[in-house]
Amino acid sequence: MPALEENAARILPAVERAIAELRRGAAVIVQRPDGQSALIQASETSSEESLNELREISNAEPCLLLTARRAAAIGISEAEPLINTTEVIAFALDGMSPEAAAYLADPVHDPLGINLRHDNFLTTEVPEILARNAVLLTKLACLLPAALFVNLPDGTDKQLAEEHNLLVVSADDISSYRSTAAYSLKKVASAQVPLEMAEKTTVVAFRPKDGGTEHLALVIGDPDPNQPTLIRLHSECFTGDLLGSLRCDCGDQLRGAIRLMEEQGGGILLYLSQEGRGIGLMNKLRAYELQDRGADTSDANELVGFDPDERVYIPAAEMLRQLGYDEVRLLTNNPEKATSLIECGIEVIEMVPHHFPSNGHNEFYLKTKATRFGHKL
Ligand SMILES: Nc1nc2c(ncn2[C@@H]2O[C@H](COP(=O)(O)OP(=O)(O)OP(=O)(O)O)[C@@H](O)[C@H]2O)c(=O)[nH]1
Ligand SMILES: [Zn+2]
Repeated sequence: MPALEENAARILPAVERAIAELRRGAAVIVQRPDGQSALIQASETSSEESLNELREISNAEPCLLLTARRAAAIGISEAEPLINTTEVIAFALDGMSPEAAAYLADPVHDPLGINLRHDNFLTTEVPEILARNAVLLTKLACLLPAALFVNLPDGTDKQLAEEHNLLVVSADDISSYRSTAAYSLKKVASAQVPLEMAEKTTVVAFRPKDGGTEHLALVIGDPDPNQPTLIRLHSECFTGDLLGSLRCDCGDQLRGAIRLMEEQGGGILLYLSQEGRGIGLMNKLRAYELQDRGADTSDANELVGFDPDERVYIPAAEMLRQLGYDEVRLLTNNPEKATSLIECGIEVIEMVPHHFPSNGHNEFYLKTKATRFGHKL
């Protein structure tokens, strides 16, 4: 079996299982080849009971890991001297109620009522790679990006896992999950789906060979793979694409792209499963609550604890390669999409603007895309 396939067969099921464990509120062990390991739980799905279980299993006091973005949002700046990693910050939970700990991670509640004592900042080092990947696993699970974390004594993970029937996942596997999933995408189905706006449309479905996120390609009309092809990378937006939400411009852009491709004789629209700029629908709705209180779309993501844009375009490049289109005219206002495709080896001949007038509700959103994300007007 080639190395990539062999790795994917190990990495994808292992990380998928760990995601399922976190989503159901269970603890998992994250480990490294050098013997370091930690017991973790997702903050969002933890409860007083599961927190106590974590204490009992490890015989230690867990800490709470937040992203630096979330820590900054609750008033702890990255310059804080006791902050021990660049991307993830640890707090001691000692003496804090489970509700208070949950509020620190949950942006929809007001954290101002919680008094962080000086000794809530950890003075001991948290192993950075374990901590970073613990939080990454909560992101991959589309939960709030925060984890309860207990550092385990080196070499104790196997025994603990056996005694308590805990899943063990490698930190390296978590960090390579997204790219491994992208490179192991395979075509699983291809069917003609005549659309109102483009009767000759084929929907091609891709899935990583060993499970994981599925993405779709819409082949519209007769695109010529020997000419630079009109391509749209469209990130999933349940509210805009399906419900016709006026908060964003996604519905207009989706239908506008299909119409334009039909008019120009053909094109490929990739429908990418990365809802809410990669934070998932539940977290996007949380970000909307914060926008209703005055934050813009970029700051709202940060208040939830994410980067303003968490998307990756390796799956898009991989699908284009497999479909045979590696020279593209990219329908977008977002320079980041072009840069990312170029980094993945796709030649972007041209960025074709894709603007729609404001609908009366999304004016500030469109303005923010230009001012905060550098979208071309
Ligand atoms: N987190 C978050 N995501 C949003 C918000 N509004 C829209 N989205 C998501 O943003 C994505 C829309 O991205 P696209 O239209 O593909 O890309 P873009 O960055 O706007 O760039 P263009 O190619 O110029 O359209 C979808 O995944 C939406 O769900 C918001 O307020 N918060
Ligand atoms: Zn949208």
